[in-house]
Amino acid sequence: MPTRDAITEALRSVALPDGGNLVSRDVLRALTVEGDAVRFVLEAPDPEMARRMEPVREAAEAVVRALPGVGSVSVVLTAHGPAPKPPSLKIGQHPQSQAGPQKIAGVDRILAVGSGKGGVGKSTISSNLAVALARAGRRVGLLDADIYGPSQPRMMGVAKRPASPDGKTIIPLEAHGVTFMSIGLMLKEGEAVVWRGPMLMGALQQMLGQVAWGELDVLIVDLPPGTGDVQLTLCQKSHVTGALIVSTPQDVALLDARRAIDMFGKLKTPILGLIENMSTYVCPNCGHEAHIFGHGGVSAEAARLNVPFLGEIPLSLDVRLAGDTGTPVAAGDGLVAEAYRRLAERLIGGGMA
Ligand SMILES: Nc1ncnc2c1ncn2[C@@H]1O[C@H](COP(=O)(O)OP(=O)(O)OP(=O)(O)O)[C@@H](O)[C@H]1O
Repeated sequence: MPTRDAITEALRSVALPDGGNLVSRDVLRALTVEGDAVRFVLEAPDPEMARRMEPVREAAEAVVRALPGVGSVSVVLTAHGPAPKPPSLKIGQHPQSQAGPQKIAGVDRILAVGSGKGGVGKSTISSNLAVALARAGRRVGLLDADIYGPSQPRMMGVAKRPASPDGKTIIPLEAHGVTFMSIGLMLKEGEAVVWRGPMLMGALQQMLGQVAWGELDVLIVDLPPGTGDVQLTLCQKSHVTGALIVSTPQDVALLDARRAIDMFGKLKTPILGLIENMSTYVCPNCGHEAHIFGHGGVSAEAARLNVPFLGEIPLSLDVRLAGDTGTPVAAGDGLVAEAYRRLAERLIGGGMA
């Protein structure tokens, strides 16, 4: 009967195409000797190398067969597959079918922050309100669903891509006491989103269903401006507690706000109230108060539409500067932070947050 040592020694004489021999390169595996039958495996480092090693396999078989006492020889060539890829998360997919609106496990309330037109401060209000609610002791989540112009990563000061260890669950980020997620963080910076409606809806569904939000008293959703697919999906696919509409006192902004209110009405989402942004301007030097976009327009509109008026946020340079540096003004002190504190108190008092 051939010995293992004799077989191994014989295999030293078989060279590999890229240098060394079968033993020195450590490709010999599972050598078994049963009677006069010898079996072993040659393991190539990769499939490409395995293809080039067929002559080597034949040579190995031949040298072993030539040994005294060897009857049959069986040599199998295998290769390490490429390393398994870590699961990768794909954002933006066709929406999955879903029966009716769903609750998000662990999330008590969903507040949608909407506006009729862009630039009225909807994202600013969303992030500051989230921070103010967190400061008041609520467990708050913030979802930036403004897929076309996500601005929350900048405003909240976090811009790293959230982890997804299993390629399914997305681990949200944390900033200023708020659990936070933005679709912008799943896209490369500057990457224009050219998704059509169904892809948008799928992406939003993923944000709602796959993010590990944990236990939240309230999830604030910063919607894109206007009345489109994202609004529709949010209200149809999840139990939205209600909508907060942001407007400036300008007539045009108010007209658009009315459209947003109409849309939420059609979707049977309750309007929890109107918020006036950029209401008064208090000069930081002399304390003079100016009403740049008019004043009281939003409150009057709320009365006309019979929806609550929730409060006003002054126009202040600090708001924009804070938004640009990633620490919302509501995280600090001062006139504007105080306005947000009152707004948060109002929502908590009314059971809305
Ligand atoms: N009260 C305020 N005082 C001063 N600047 C403000 C105030 N509110 C918002 N801004 C500034 O106005 C700009 C627009 O605000 P924001 O991005 O929040 O608007 P938006 O309604 O979310 O717009 P879009 O939906 O188009 O992104 C930002 O530069 C922001 O810093």
